[in-house]
Amino acid sequence: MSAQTPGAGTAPAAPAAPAPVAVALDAPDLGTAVALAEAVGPHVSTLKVGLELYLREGAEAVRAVREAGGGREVFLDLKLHDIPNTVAGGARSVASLEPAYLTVHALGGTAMIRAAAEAAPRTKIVAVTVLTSMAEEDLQAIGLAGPSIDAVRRLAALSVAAGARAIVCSPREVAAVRAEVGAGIDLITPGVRPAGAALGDQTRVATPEQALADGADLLVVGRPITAAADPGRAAAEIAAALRR
Ligand SMILES: O=C(O)c1cc(=O)[nH]c(=O)n1[C@@H]1O[C@H](COP(=O)(O)O)[C@@H](O)[C@H]1O
Repeated sequence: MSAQTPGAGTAPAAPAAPAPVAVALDAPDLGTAVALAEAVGPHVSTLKVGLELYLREGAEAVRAVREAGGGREVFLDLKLHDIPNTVAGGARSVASLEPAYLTVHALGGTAMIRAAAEAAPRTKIVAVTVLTSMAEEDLQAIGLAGPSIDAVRRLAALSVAAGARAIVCSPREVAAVRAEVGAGIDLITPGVRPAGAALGDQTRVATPEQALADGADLLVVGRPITAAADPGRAAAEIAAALRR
């Protein structure tokens, strides 16, 4: 929004604060990811490097995306899930890249989450509770005591007690998780879809506006932005909708 300064003509539009959105740069190569980071960087707070990009490009992906995005925070989404000693080693291996966030699966349990937190103290360890692609019947099939809302709350509480400083849950559970863990823990919600957007493999979803209204601190959005004809514009539109 531009401000009018008396006697000084029209002041240049103040750059809007970047929206609390992490764009999932799930791209097949570094060139594509860098182009996406350049396009969305002005509009969003965070850039997410996940398995597709990291397994192909390694640490260079983190450095290149950070630079192309204008220094935005990097969310390294490796979803570590192994014995505590192995996860600690993995977290130590990426700690020097200084990602703002690093994901582990909450299902790895207390000792594993604690090991990750101790190995990368300058990074917020994010515990992923129940994947947003999973429906109630998927939880039953793997024998996870549900319904999903109960499993998510239980895993969130366990994770925070073990040293996680952020939680991933679906936007449908974010209000319940906030009630469970209180303030001071970042609640991160993938499974975010603007009204009418294709769900793809996501099942527990909500709109960006609803996720924010329910208390999410950071919204993860991938394909609705990265598969758009103009990703920069798609990111700007979501950012504008969140500001309203
Ligand atoms: O940890 C995550 O970021 C994550 C957890 C989860 O439960 N669900 C989930 O979709 N994600 C990630 O969020 C992104 C969602 O992408 P889109 O479905 O394309 O918006 C992907 O990069 C997923 O890996």
